[in-house]
Amino acid sequence: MALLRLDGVARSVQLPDLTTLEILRSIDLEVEVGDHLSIVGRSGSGKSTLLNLLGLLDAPTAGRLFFDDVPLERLRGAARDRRRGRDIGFIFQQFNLLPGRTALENVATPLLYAHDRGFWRRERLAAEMLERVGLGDRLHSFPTQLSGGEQQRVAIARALVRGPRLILADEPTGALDVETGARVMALLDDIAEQSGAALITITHDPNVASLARRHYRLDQGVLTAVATASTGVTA
Ligand SMILES: Nc1ncnc2c1ncn2[C@@H]1O[C@H](COP(=O)(O)OP(=O)(O)OP(=O)(O)O)[C@@H](O)[C@H]1O
Repeated sequence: MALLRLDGVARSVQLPDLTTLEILRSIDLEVEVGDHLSIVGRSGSGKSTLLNLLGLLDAPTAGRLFFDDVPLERLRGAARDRRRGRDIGFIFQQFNLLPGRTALENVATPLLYAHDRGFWRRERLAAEMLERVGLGDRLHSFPTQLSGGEQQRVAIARALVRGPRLILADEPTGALDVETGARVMALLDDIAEQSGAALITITHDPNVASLARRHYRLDQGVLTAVATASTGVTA
């Protein structure tokens, strides 16, 4: 069973002059538990729009999207928010850490919304996650006291602390130098694999994309599988 499935998904908007702009066109995609795929596209190709659909933040204007075989239209309002909070972890280019909170508090934040024992165990779980990203000795540091790479590792710990089954990483190394970016990406890949989560990395950087097992290109809203020398045909 696919974790995420897109069947002929499109997204269009109506412009002020009443013409229709097709941002995403007829996208078919299946993502299994444990998959790692990259989506590369130029600025304006539709990456953010696609990310918002994959993250259940927006709905397609045509086609259907299924999460765990449940069609998106059956997940509304609070149910969709719960599903997103529990099953999807987001990592962004700008780390989006809360500035006045320590690393530990930042990582524990998503657990404040957990309706299970995660809520009560949030400090311990956050500390364990920070250990896993190699920041066990920086629990009480504030974001301004951490380097860019360390801040992104805190953001990774925060994205993973609720044990999501899907991780969406949007230009996760975009604000880091090449070497730090490569280390952070390898860590993210490792942790996603250990936890069995699917990882979708959206990037314009071919080096970052190369870590994935399946490769896609988004061009003017059209998503196509790309064959690579190491993987052969990926679709
Ligand atoms: N609500 C909207 N109204 C009009 N045009 C839109 C809207 N949302 C997106 N677009 C257009 O659709 C195209 C794709 O936008 P999107 O933000 O998904 O691109 P992107 O690949 O994420 O770009 P970047 O890498 O620069 O962030 C762009 O040309 C954008 O201007």
